[in-house]
Amino acid sequence: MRTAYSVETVRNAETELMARLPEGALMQRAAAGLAAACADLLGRVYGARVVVLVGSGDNGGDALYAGARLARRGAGVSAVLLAPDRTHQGGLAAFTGAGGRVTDDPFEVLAVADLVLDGITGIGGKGGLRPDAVPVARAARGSDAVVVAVDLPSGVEADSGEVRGEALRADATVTFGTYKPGLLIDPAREYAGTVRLVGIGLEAHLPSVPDLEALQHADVARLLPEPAAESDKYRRGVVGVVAGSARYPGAAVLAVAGALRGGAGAVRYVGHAADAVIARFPETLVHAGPPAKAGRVQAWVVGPGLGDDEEAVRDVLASDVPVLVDADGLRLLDAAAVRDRDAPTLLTPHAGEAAALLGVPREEVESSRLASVRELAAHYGATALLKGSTTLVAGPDGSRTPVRVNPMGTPWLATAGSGDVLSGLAGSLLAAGLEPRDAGSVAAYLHGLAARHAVAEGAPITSYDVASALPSAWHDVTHT
Ligand SMILES: NC(=O)C1=CN([C@@H]2O[C@H](COP(=O)(O)OP(=O)(O)OC[C@H]3O[C@@H](n4cnc5c(N)ncnc54)[C@H](OP(=O)(O)O)[C@@H]3O)[C@@H](O)[C@H]2O)[C@@H](O)CC1
Ligand SMILES: Nc1ncnc2c1ncn2[C@@H]1O[C@H](COP(=O)(O)OP(=O)(O)O)[C@@H](O)[C@H]1O
Ligand SMILES: [K+]
Repeated sequence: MRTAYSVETVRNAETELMARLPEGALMQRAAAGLAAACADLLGRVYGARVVVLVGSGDNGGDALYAGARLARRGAGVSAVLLAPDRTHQGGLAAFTGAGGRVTDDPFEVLAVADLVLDGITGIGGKGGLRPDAVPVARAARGSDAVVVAVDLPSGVEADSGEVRGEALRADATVTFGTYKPGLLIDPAREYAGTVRLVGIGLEAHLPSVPDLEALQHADVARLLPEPAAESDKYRRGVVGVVAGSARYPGAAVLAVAGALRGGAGAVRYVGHAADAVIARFPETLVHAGPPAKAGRVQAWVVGPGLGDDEEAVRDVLASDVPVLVDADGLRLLDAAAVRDRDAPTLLTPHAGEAAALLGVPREEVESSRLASVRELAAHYGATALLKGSTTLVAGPDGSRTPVRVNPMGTPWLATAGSGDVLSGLAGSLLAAGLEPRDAGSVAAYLHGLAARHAVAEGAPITSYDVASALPSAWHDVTHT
């Protein structure tokens, strides 16, 4: 599991740790890791041309100490001081002492640089880059140099992943002690490039519950249901899918396609697209409706392509098993009915649907995903899975449980119907007994991985290809 902590938590841990260490030791650890990462990226340090962009805080200090280390190994290192009277003094002394030069023509050195170290702002940055830094950042990005962000790309919000103004896009980010939420959440994540975590001893001082966590293969493998000798289809769980309409029969087929590959023992389909479902998947148990009369299920999925069947949504929400609500189901949702449920509910909106549920503009959800997913979960007393370029899953109990961020997406998933596959898959995992936060995050992980497998066979991919690649994603996760 990869974990991320907020700035406040990082600063508290730093204070505890610094009290036990000699002055400056932490910054030296950070600078050593940073210089080593730069050396890896450069291949050959001797003779390389490096430019260090230095802001007014400790982020600039890290960059200067790393610059000093590279200068000692024979690189030609120039520093651009963006706030000359507030530059980190110890860092500057080490830098010049090692042969580094302070330049007053940033554009001249940036034009020929092999590597740029972005030490303008780290966890102390607020808002986008300030006007004096903008032309320098643009020249760095416009050069042929590899841009390495120190701790975080300058100009992004560490805690939320928001980008409120201009930020410097990095090819790689070397972050210290722990990931920060912004390194894992779009839009900031896109600015970070490849992220390398450098240990500085902070780990032991961080609390056990992070703000954010990202599953890895081994975590998913542990959570996936596996049939045992005593299993039968009912014990493995039956998932009911209420989806599709005369107008959108395909949504039903895709949701069932996801559900059949999610580990439940059987899929029960209820709705108006039974013929289309059976034609593609004869193994589905179909029922003409209403859901309450369909027979026992261990979890329901309601909503993909459903049209205006409000009664079906109400019927399903009245059940005493876990319910996943997606797409049209979200439009027809009664918040009080969700809050009153005893069994868990999982809501799976994309940004537009989340915006409608929260009564805010879509752009607001897209720019502040973490706050939005938390607010949705709190408001509905449910687990919320916010889809999009970064998929986030938040539980209803606030900061007591970390928000899960999906590391496995691919933009190829932006294709019609892929959300229907995800809802069926997540519902199937709910029926197999996973908790809603696990079901949602495991589904998003497998869904993204399946899309990557499908892309490896040839892109563009369809949603049906994603569903078909789920067994190979499952195998990948459980055999590595
Ligand atoms: N914590 C740890 O464990 C460790 C931390 N370490 C390092 O310290 C870093 C944090 O250092 P930090 O606290 O000095 O803040 P930092 O990121 O340098 O920026 C603050 C300065 O920038 C300025 N500024 C603000 N916004 C701005 C903007 N938009 N555009 C331009 N300027 C802006 C602001 O100025 P002001 O607002 O006062 O004018 C202030 O002076 C951390 O990221 C890591 O690299 C490691 O060495 C070891 C372990
Ligand atoms: N740019 C992107 N990068 C990664 N994943 C994406 C991107 N855009 C969409 N997705 C994923 O694709 C799926 C789309 O679901 P949804 O918006 O419900 O579409 P549909 O209604 O067509 O099924 C979600 O799993 C979402 O996270
Ligand atoms: K930075």
